[in-house]
Amino acid sequence: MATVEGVYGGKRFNLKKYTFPTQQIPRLHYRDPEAERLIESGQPVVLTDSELVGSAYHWDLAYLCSNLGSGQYTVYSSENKKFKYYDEKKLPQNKDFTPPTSHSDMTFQEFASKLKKNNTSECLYLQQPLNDSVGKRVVMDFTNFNWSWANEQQRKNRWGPLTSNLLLVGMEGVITPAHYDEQENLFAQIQGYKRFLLFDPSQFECLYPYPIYHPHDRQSQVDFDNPDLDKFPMFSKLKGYEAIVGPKDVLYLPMYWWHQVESLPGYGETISITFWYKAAPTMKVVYPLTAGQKVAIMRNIEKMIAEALNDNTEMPTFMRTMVQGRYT
Ligand SMILES: CC[C@@H](CC(=O)C(=O)O)C(=O)O
Ligand SMILES: [Zn+2]
Repeated sequence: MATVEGVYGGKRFNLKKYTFPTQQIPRLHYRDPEAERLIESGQPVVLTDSELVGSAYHWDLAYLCSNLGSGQYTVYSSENKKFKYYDEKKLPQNKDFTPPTSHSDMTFQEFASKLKKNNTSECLYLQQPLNDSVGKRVVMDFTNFNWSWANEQQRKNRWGPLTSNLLLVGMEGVITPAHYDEQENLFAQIQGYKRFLLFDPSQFECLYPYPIYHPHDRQSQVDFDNPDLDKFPMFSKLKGYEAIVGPKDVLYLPMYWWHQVESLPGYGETISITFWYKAAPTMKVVYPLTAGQKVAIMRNIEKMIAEALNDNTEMPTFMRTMVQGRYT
């Protein structure tokens, strides 16, 4: 594996080298006016000193074992470190789809003891929305997040409601492959280091997402470690950004921005919390449309055509007929 050295936040990292160029995104104090401007304009930025999850900086496996109670947590398992999300609701219409990961529910204590047994060949990734079923000390920590700043960002940027805080506890080396989300995200890192590869929504044509009715909707079809340039030729034109977030960092990850996330090996398990917000309503359409707005339009058209045809096997021919020789 070819590696490249990177310096982020004053720390040196040995990183996997990919075939596409990347440049670092800004790393700014959360009160820096430039940071506010980047968030307002839907540009990613790593924010320092926000204390967004300052009341959780002491979270580690031991503390969470003692304070997350005996509730059940969703733990994903993968044989190859990759955890490509799939939508279970789309499985019935994709009978020949084989999920790349499995998941089971277990207590946090069971999960932590599996992590400690480092002989396990399977890679594990706990991904669980935080709710009030957790222990009272964790609820207290949650209550003491820097909600005044988060709420201020939500208000100033006219984001919709906070939809979920996902607790992520991953083995070192786990990778969430490239995808985009349809929500605004304040991504808070508590323990360990995560490398984000980020791509502007305008790179849609280089990343070839699965069809909208596929369980891997919103995920890239391209294997970053072994890209098939015959099938995905525009991948060779991909240009990206990157950032490494460490403890206490917060990454503002704008809606529709593609991202691949890796828990860097050598720094132990990672603990993160996401703050996902629904999109800001479009008050007035301003031209030219943004790349994100064009993705939203493409998705709506794909959905409408799939519903009208009422038979996904007809989609490829229909879509090709619509553009082949006419818009190509
Ligand atoms: C959901 C898992 C992923 C984060 C991410 O994709 C997001 O917050 O949108 C990661 O950290 O591995
Ligand atoms: Zn994501």
